[in-house]
Amino acid sequence: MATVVSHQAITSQRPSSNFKASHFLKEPLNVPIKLRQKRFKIQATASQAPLLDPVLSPSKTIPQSYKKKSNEASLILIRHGESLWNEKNLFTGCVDVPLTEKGVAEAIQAGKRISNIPVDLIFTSSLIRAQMTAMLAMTQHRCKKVPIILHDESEKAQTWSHVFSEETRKQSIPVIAAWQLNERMYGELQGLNKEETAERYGTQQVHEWRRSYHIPPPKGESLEMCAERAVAYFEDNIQPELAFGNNVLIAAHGNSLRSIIMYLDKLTSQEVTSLELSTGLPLLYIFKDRKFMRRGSPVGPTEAGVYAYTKRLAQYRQKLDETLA
Ligand SMILES: O=C(O)[C@@H](CO)OP(=O)(O)O
Repeated sequence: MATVVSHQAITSQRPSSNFKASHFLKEPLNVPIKLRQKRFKIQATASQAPLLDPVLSPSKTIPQSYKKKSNEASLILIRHGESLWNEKNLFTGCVDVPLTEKGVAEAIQAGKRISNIPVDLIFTSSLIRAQMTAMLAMTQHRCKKVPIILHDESEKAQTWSHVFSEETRKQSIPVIAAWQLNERMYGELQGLNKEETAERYGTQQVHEWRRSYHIPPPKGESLEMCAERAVAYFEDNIQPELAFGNNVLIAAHGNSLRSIIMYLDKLTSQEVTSLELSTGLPLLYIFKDRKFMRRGSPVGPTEAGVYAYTKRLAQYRQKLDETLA
């Protein structure tokens, strides 16, 4: 198994990004992102806030009606636990394979490690291994909130999954599944054994397919192509949540997360080639003043260092301690 984040060039800060002020105050759990954005647009106009289209405009201006929860937020990234095809050493890509028993244990362990870190919103890929990981990890969270997958595939799906209790809604964490966070599509390598493929095509060729930024595997996506959808999704849908002060957990995949980490840490296409992520290992970032600060991987739920990072994290943990005492 590869070790986590072996790249050298980790930058703790990055310049302000082009985030969009698409934000939503206290929306019902079942309102999907697109609708929430649309609704926000209407609210902003109705309240005579600056005529800003928060969906389309890349403006950094925030309308007056838009009140941030906090100027700081946590971002946790988790690569899914070991899958049945990781175990068999097969190229998986977009094939929807579940976790092994070891993968289940890794997800639970990841959950323990982040059990004191706030999570308001969860994003996963549309693949079961990422969704299992997020759900299993959340069984360990000390907040004891219930993660609920939002269904916006049709109007009926939205209506039929509506939650009618405000109290219950408060005890829930919305889970948004997005195909854009899926593993890179591995083309004609999907289902092939990695070792046999290296014997057939040569170690160097297979390494380029697997780790280079620009070179796609046969009929598949290069990391660059994967980044185009994954990072765009992050910028459009996840970064605004962080800017609003929502704490986010993303459960996704080796390569979709490599592309997002490349964006967060401002890695070059050369540097990202040596970035490896272990299965089931959580990575923490703090988003503040439009900058991402990398805070490594919490080794345990009570790791003193994690809570010394920011006052807000320490306060959250203290509140949990008091509530659960
Ligand atoms: O098979 C895959 O989909 C990925 C992740 O398991 O493989 P790689 O290690 O080549 O990124």
